[in-house]
Amino acid sequence: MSSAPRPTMPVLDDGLDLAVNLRDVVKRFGPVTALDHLTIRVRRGEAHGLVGPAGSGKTTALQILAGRLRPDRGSARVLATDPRRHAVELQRRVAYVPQQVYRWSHLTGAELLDTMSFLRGSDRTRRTELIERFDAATDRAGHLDSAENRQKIELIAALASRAELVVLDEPGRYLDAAARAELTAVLAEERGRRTLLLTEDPSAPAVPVASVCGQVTGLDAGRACDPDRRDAWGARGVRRVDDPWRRSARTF
Ligand SMILES: Nc1ncnc2c1ncn2[C@@H]1O[C@H](COP(=O)(O)OP(=O)(O)OP(=O)(O)O)[C@@H](O)[C@H]1O
Repeated sequence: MSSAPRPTMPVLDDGLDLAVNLRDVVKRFGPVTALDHLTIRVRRGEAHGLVGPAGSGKTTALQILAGRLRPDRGSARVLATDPRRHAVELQRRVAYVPQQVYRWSHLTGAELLDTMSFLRGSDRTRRTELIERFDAATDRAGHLDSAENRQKIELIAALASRAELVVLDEPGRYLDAAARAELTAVLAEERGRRTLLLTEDPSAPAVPVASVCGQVTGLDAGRACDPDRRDAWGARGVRRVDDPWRRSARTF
């Protein structure tokens, strides 16, 4: 008598081809509820923006996806795997650039790019092109470098990599206006080539996610909300774009 192999993990993506699947996630830090039943679904190949003010939970959501934090409730799947259980495999498949980068600060920019390329693979031509476009210096050790140049190096490592999913936490926060405009153009080129997940704080220097992403989720006190709800973020609000991808499926 033969029996079919049993799946080892529950299938949680409802048959959709999801690159990111945060489902009903709650995360508390002592008395603070950073994420309050948050659900975010990103299909493979989609560019998705997460927009909200400081403290709304953007970084916490990304840290859960990066396998660095465990949700108190709910589940997280990245490329259909558990980001904590498969953290090593996902290092190769996911390029995650946190807001502040201090990785291997004894390495020069060029050495860091080589190391990341060894781990994740990279397109050498794209790397050279991005160094030029971002006007990045590659000869300084990270600990002697500016926050801006460190962010450029990490962005180049991510965007020249062969990662299937690129996750950028407030990219552009430390960049000057020219580099931010260049990054916005590069991300627009990336759209459709692989999955992108970006965050934006509308009150800080930022890549406007609405101009790059087909889908935008608003975050307010750890809950998903309409990204166009201006009262959540004050006068500046979030720019609306007329985009069929965005109209077709909302995440809240
Ligand atoms: N390790 C931690 N310990 C205690 N509280 C935390 C921790 N990490 C985050 N928080 C709190 O959780 C809430 C969400 O923080 P989070 O950093 O995720 O927000 P954010 O939207 O990314 O804001 P920012 O852009 O300022 O980083 C905030 O109230 C924050 O103070």
